[in-house]
Amino acid sequence: MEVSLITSIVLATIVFLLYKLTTRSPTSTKKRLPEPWRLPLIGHMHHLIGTLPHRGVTDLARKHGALMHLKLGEVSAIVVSSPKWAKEILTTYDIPFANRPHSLPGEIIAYHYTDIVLAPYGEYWRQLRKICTLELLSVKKVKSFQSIREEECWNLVQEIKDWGSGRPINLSEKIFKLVATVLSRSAFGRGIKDQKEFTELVKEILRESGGFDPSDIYPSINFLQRFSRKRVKLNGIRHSLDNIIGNLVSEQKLQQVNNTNHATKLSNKNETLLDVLLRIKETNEYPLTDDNIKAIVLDMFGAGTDTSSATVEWAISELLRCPRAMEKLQAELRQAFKGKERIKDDDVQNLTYLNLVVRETLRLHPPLPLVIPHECREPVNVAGYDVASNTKLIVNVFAINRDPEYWKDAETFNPERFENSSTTVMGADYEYLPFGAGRRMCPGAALGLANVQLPLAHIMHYFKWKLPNGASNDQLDMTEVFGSTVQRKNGLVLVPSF
Ligand code: HEM
Repeated sequence: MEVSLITSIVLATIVFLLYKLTTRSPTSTKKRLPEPWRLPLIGHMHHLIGTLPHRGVTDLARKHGALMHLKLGEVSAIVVSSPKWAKEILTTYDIPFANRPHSLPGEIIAYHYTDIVLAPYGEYWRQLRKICTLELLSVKKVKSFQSIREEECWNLVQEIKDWGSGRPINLSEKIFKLVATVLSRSAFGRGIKDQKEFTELVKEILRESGGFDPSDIYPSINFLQRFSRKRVKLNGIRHSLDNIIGNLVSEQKLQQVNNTNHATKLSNKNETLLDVLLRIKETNEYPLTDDNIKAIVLDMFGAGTDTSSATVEWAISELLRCPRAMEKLQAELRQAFKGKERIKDDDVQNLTYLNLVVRETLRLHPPLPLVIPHECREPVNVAGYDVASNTKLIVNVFAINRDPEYWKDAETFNPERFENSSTTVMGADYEYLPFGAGRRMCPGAALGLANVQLPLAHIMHYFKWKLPNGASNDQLDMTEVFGSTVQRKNGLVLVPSF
C-alpha cells in the first residue's frame, strides 16, 4: 500500500507540474476555505503519509487554521479543530451535517445502513435514537446490567489472582474480553455458545472499519468499489456474524414463545437488549425487521467494546507514568472499600478521584479523536464559505481536547484540572468532546462510562502494577495505532502483585 501510494504521489506531482506549465488557473472570486498545498488526484493525502491521521490533521490545522478544507482523493472534507468552530458547526449547522457518508461497513456489516451509527439522517435514524434513549441505553437500563458488570469484574480479579503474583500478564487482552463479555451478556443474556468466535469477528470488524481502502477515497471508481479487498473481507465477516446473530435471534424468539406459554413474562428490568428489540418488533411500536435488529445489536458491540476497553488501557497507562495520581487513586479506593469484600457498581459512582482520572483520560485519549465522519446533506454557507453537499465533516476532538487556549499544560495528564469544574461528558463551550456533540452525539455515554469505571476500580484496587523486567514505569511505551479507535500499539503487558 505504502509503495503504491508513494508511486501515485510521484506520478501525481509530474502530472501537476505539467498541468501548471501548460495552463493558467482561472481567477475565482469565491471565498475558499484555507487548505494546505494539494496535488491532483490525491489532493492532500501526501501531507498525512507517515503520520497518525488525528495527529497529522492536527498539525495541518495548526498551520492552516481551525476551519480547514482537505481533499482526500476525490473526497472533500472540512475539518473543525477548535471549540469555537465546533460550537458553531454543531449548533447552527448541526442538521445539515447530521448525515453519514457512504461506507463499505455501512453497506455490508450494518445491513445496508439500518443500524444507528451509519444510518442516514432521517425518520428511521430518529426512531432508532428514540429507542436508544428510552430503552436500550437509558440510565435505568444501564443500571439493570449492574450485576453483570460486577460479576465479570470479579471474574477478572480471580483470573489475575489465579495467574499469580509477579508474572507478566497481557492486561489489554483481558480488558477487551471483559468489556466484550459484559456487552454480550447485556445483549443476549446467558453466555453465547460461540462467544470466542463472536469476539474475534467483532475485533475484525473494528480492524477493517478503521483500515484505509482506496475505495473509500475514490468512491466514483466503480471498479474499486466492486473489487476492493475490504469488500471481500467484510462480506466474509458478515456471513459468519449473520449466522451467529441469526441463531441468537431465533433462539430468543423461541424462548419468548415458551415464556408466553408458561405465563412467565419477563419484567422490563430483566430484559436483555435483544429482548427489548424483539418486544418493540412484536408490539409494532416501530416497524423493525429481523435484519434491523441484527444491525442494531451489532452496533452495541462495534460502538461499545473498543471505545471502553481503550479508555481503561489508556487510564492505566497514564496512571503508571504518574505515580502521584496512581497513589491518590489507590488511597481513595482503599478508603472506600475498607472492610468490603466486593466492589459494587453504586459505590464507584461517588468516587471523586476515579471520576477525575476517567475524565482526564478521555480528554487526552478520546477513543474516536476524529469522531465518526458526518456528511453535509445540502449546500450550506459557513462563515462566508460555500460548502457543497456530500462534503464530509471531521470534528477534530483530539485538537479540541488539547486546545491550549482552553487547557493549561494541555499535554500533561492532570486529573485535578477537572476539580471544581462543571464539565460533564460535554464541555459547555465545546472544549471537551470525547462523546461528540449535537444530534449525532454518542447515546451510549452512560454505559460507556460504567464499563470503564468499574473495571478500572477493580484493576487498581486489588493489585499493584509495574512494568516487566525491572523497567521503570516512565519507560512505558505510549505509541498509538489508529484503527476504528485509537488504541495502544503494543498491548499492556504488566506485572501484578497482591
Ligand atoms: C468510552 C466510551 C465511548 C466513547 C468515548 C464514545 C464516543 C462516541 C463518539 C465520539 C461518537 C461519534 C459522535 C459523532 O459522530 O459526532 C459515538 C457514536 C455512537 N456511540 Fe459511542 N462512545 C462510547 C461508548 C459507547 C457505547 C458503550 C455504546 C453503546 C453500547 C455507544 C454507542 C454509540 C452509537 C450508537 C453511536 C452513533 C450515534 C449516531 O450516529 O446517532 N457508544 N460514540
